[in-house]
Amino acid sequence: METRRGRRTKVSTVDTYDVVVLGGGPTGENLADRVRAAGLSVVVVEHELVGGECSYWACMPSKALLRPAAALADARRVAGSREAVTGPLDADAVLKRRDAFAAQWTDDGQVAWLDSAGIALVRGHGRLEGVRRVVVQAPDGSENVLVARHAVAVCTGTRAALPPLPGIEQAGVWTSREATSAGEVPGRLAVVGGGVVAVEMATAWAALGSRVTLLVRDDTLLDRMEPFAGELVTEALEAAGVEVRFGVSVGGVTREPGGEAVLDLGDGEKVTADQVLFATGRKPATAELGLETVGLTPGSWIWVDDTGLVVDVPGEWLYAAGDVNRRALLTHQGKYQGRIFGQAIADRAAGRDLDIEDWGRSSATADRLAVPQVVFADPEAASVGLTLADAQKQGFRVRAVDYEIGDVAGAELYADGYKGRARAVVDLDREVLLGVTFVGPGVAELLHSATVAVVGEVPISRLWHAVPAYPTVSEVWLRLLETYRG
Ligand SMILES: Cc1cc2nc3c(=O)[nH]c(=O)nc-3n(C[C@H](O)[C@H](O)[C@H](O)COP(=O)(O)OP(=O)(O)OC[C@H]3O[C@@H](n4cnc5c(N)ncnc54)[C@H](O)[C@@H]3O)c2cc1C
Ligand SMILES: NC(=O)c1ccc[n+]([C@@H]2O[C@H](COP(=O)([O-])OP(=O)(O)OC[C@H]3O[C@@H](n4cnc5c(N)ncnc54)[C@H](O)[C@@H]3O)[C@@H](O)[C@H]2O)c1
Repeated sequence: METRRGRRTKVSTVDTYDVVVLGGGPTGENLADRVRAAGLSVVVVEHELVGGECSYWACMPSKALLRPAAALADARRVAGSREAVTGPLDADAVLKRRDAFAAQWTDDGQVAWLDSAGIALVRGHGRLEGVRRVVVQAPDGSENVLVARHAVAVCTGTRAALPPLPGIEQAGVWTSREATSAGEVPGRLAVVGGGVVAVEMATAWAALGSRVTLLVRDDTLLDRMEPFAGELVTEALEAAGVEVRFGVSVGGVTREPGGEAVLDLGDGEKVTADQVLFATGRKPATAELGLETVGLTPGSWIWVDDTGLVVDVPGEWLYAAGDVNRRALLTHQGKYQGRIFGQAIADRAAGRDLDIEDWGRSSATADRLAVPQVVFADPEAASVGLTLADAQKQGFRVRAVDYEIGDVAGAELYADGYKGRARAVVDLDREVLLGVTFVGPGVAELLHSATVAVVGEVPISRLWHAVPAYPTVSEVWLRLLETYRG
């Protein structure tokens, strides 16, 4: 057999499973779990750590860095506990706790879970070799073939996308991987980008003691959320000592060996820092996946229908789930697709009719209509469904209802001078909610109430009977409804 490097390698084994899953991140794990639960045999191919980006270099370590900052900020927001806080975060202790949440970058626990669920694991780099056939190159260079009776599911995720700037390859810049796993707090950190990674990592490292400069190409942060999310987060970052600069374009980066990094902003202007994080988005991990053997383009996103089937490949055998299909780059959405597409695979394998109506058993609908997301900045920004601008663009007749969360009794108790805002986007024709956004301390845990309202298309007339407990921050629901009804 011809390998990627052109050498001839002996194929030692050919194994057949009902389903072959490429990539053992949260998406691959959940999809494998669903098809196994449906009685199919399944193997996961993983070339790094089972658990994927989320467990080791994304969600878990980043939230472990952020949580102590939020706990400290919450204590400081309340007279009485504020006086008890006598110093800054203990950075070493925070990093140690983060290391534990990243399981010290070992995957024994997740491998044990695969085992307990009856899911086979093959370690190595997998790539497609035509229809229902996957070649796995093991770490020792040997190659094995996996044949799928029913389906191959590509769940290979994404990698950080760096802009093609002069000097960037040589300057030893951080991507999200280094930003979430670094063992030391940089004195000065420059962060390029205005999305979620940039905001969260600026928040975390500033709280840990770095002097952070945030270099944003556009004129706002978090531009996929309601505008007030970016505004309130910008205000708070600046209050925390972060220098936020909008409308700046980084033209290049240099670093002398062992020295500081210098970012070129044009017109002779430079920013110097000890580390530079490029938080400039993601690219699909599909470059070395054998996509060309099934008629797709290596390195491209893989487009799928609502059942997860790759649209450009005939035969109903190739699926793609999670980040790699670009529907919603979030762990919970990847897991959701794993559940839904796993059901679709099982239904097709059993010759059952698929339930592909919106919100049907084998139709990923929330990806399009109700994606929840929390940005764990301080304040937290949490949203689900459509923003006002998106709803208008999609032609809905809508009204946005806003309320200052700080005016709710529960919020006054939660923090002295609580600052935050909520918005509900109401579909005026059906009187249901299309989207909800909360920005403020502690709002992350409010979000699922909004997700249930949006997914359930609960009429305003019925929400009126959903009584929030007094005195909780959730009373903002009542205030939004009262504001809407007038
Ligand atoms: C800094 C950061 C913070 C984040 N925080 C959050 C958060 O708080 N909440 C949230 O919901 N989302 C968060 N995300 C997004 C989240 O990490 C992704 O949406 C999620 O990891 C996608 O899961 P996945 O399984 O699709 O892909 P991945 O997690 O990328 O997993 C893909 C797996 O496939 C393996 N693989 C790839 N190619 C091959 C191959 N050819 N052969 C074998 N194995 C292969 C990889 O090694 C990896 O294990 C964050 C992202 C970043 C960068
Ligand atoms: N808490 C969470 O849910 C969470 C946390 C982190 C990441 N994520 C997910 O991970 C994904 C990746 O996040 P991200 O922040 O890397 O991507 P993003 O797409 O959200 O943001 C990228 C940012 O980089 C900017 N940018 C792109 N190219 C640039 C360039 N050449 N120069 C300057 N700026 C440039 C963009 O304008 C944007 O502000 C997101 O889809 C996000 O949903 C989620």
